Amino acid sequence: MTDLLDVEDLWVRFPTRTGMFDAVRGVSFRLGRERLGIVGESGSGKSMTGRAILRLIRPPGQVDATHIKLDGENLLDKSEVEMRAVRGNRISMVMQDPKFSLNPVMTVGEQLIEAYQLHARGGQAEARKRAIEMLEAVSIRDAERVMRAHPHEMSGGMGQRIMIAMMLIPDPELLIADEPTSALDVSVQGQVLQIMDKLVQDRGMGLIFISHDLNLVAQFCDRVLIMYAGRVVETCDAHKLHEAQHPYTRGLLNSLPRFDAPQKRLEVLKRDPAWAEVPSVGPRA
Ligand SMILES: Nc1ncnc2c1ncn2[C@@H]1O[C@H](COP(=O)(O)OP(=O)(O)OP(=O)(O)O)[C@@H](O)[C@H]1O
Repeated sequence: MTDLLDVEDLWVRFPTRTGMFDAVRGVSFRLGRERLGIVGESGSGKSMTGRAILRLIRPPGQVDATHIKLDGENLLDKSEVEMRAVRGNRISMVMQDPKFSLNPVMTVGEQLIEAYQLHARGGQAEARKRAIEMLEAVSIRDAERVMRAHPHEMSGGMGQRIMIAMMLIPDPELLIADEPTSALDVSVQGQVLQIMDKLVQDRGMGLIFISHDLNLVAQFCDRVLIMYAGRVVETCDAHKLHEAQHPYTRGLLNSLPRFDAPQKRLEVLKRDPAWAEVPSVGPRA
């Protein structure tokens, strides 16, 4: 069976005053209709990996890979026009803060309807129906009222649900969620995760969940890919994360608070550039 996504030897580079900076260094992984977490500290290359898949790295940034295949089709062979049809249609991306993605001067309804009409031929009534369905799918009860509201009238959690609704309108095969809940408080975070989880189950969608929160990824994903300094240093099943072998992953785990075995002091994560050179642990994701 063809993988939903197959990324082979992905590099993302930026020219800097001191030479080329490799933000992503030879990342390879495959994804089925499952939830794959990408975890790592700030600057480890998680977001650049997500953006590179959608070919959203702007020049002078450069993307190289043997291939980035979606359902067997190499996205690197596509023209910019063809890529526009992939973005938002077959692959959607939810970003950290909905404030930057929603248009402040349009109502939520207008934006959802516009999103639908960009991807489907249906008329106004059909678009409106679909917009309300999507708001309901992300557990917004008073969808009619929300349709008439502007983004600034929404709380962070509502804004993020609306973003997810908008991303789901075209029924994508793959959703890339980049820190989708990190701007939300913990209880709202849980609700948004549950909604995404249900959507993955109900629609058979693939999900790439990017986060710096190891606990969250371990609970929410099927498999985890751990990045350090632009490389995948370890891949494992989420429920086996506590058995992780790589020194960086072990360091991350040991610097987390534990309720079962409280420690007097949390370990401070010491970083070692050589970790990125330690061969990756675990099966190829
Ligand atoms: N335009 C650019 N020029 C040079 N370096 C860049 C550029 N954009 C990103 N980088 C660098 O690429 C590296 C990877 O960035 P990326 O955003 O993927 O990290 P991340 O793991 O997602 O971190 P965060 O959790 O903070 O978003 C970082 O060190 C960043 O400084």
